Amino acid sequence: MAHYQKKKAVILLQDGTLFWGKSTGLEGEATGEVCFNTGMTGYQEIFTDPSYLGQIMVTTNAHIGNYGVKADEVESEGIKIAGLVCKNFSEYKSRPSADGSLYDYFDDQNKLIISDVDTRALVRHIRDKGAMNAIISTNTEDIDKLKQKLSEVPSMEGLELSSKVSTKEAFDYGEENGDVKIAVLDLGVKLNILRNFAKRGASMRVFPMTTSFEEMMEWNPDGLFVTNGPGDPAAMMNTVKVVKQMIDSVLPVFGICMGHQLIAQAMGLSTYKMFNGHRGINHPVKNLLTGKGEITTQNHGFAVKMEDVEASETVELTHIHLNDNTPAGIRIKDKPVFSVQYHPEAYPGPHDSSYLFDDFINLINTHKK
Ligand SMILES: NC(=O)CC[C@H](N)C(=O)O
Repeated sequence: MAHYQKKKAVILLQDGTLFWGKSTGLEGEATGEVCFNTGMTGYQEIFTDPSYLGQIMVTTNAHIGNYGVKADEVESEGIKIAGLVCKNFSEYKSRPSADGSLYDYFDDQNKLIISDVDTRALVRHIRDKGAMNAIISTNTEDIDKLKQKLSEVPSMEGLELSSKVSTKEAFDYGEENGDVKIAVLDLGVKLNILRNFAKRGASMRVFPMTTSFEEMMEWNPDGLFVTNGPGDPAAMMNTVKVVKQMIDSVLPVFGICMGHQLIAQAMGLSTYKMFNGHRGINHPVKNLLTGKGEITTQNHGFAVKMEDVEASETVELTHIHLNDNTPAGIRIKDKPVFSVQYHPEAYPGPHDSSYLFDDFINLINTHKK
């Protein structure tokens, strides 16, 4: 028990509520919007998902850390969450194939974990009161100072964060001379999306978010993809303009999560901040085109306005979230363009929705003929 000091730690919420916990041995402070993920597995993939940039993650699974970390179970090159709040933290790993412990992983990247928090009560509180900012700290003496620091944290609403995680240089991924060429507009891509296209024989070029439409087209792609990403989609007007050009090209376009929200915006629909986002691996969605249900992975705090989808003459609702009837997927009526609010790459999560990658590749192939 070298690190496990069991000193006090705290999470202070924007509405003034305090939840006490224990230090895991890692010391410090972290601020951001507090959110919870109900997935029972896949913590490393969640912590490295760029869409979580700047968020304090509360895990509802009772045990975190017990299976350690593995170099290839990542969605980006490092931890993207601002900090972690959990119930039982294990600094020891019990998986023969693990490369290291979660403790060392966080320690090396200078990130904070606090444990022994009543995460059920905390999640119920956030669920009742809605999304809000929080500060976690192992310096628990001066709560007023924490309140002061918390008051300076910007609201997630209106925040553009993709520029912090988008690639700085374009890079190639997948097959060298694949059957189809997909240009990826990177707003903070999860690697498993690229792995899914690669598995289907695609060549990709991943472009920084500041790339112009013309620059992407110079590569001569067969299809265009808009990625997931952190922050408020309403704060990305420049990117929406590029996405509009992508839609207006004759090429097939696919968008996931942030990509979906930006495609909707480019079609004149608006997005809004949800009272509570969807974050987990068991969210029920109905595919309205086939009538089939899908259990999906989700991670979003914003959504496209349902009234706008219903009122649109050009956009058609293709998928609906069955818990709260929010739009889960759309397509453009007279164009080869579609998008989903959830995560078919499902890392972690069930693979019910992986057909969407096949659909996109098929759409590209049909279009090429
Ligand atoms: N995973 C994502 O792409 C998230 C999109 C956006 N940041 C949201 O929270 O809704």
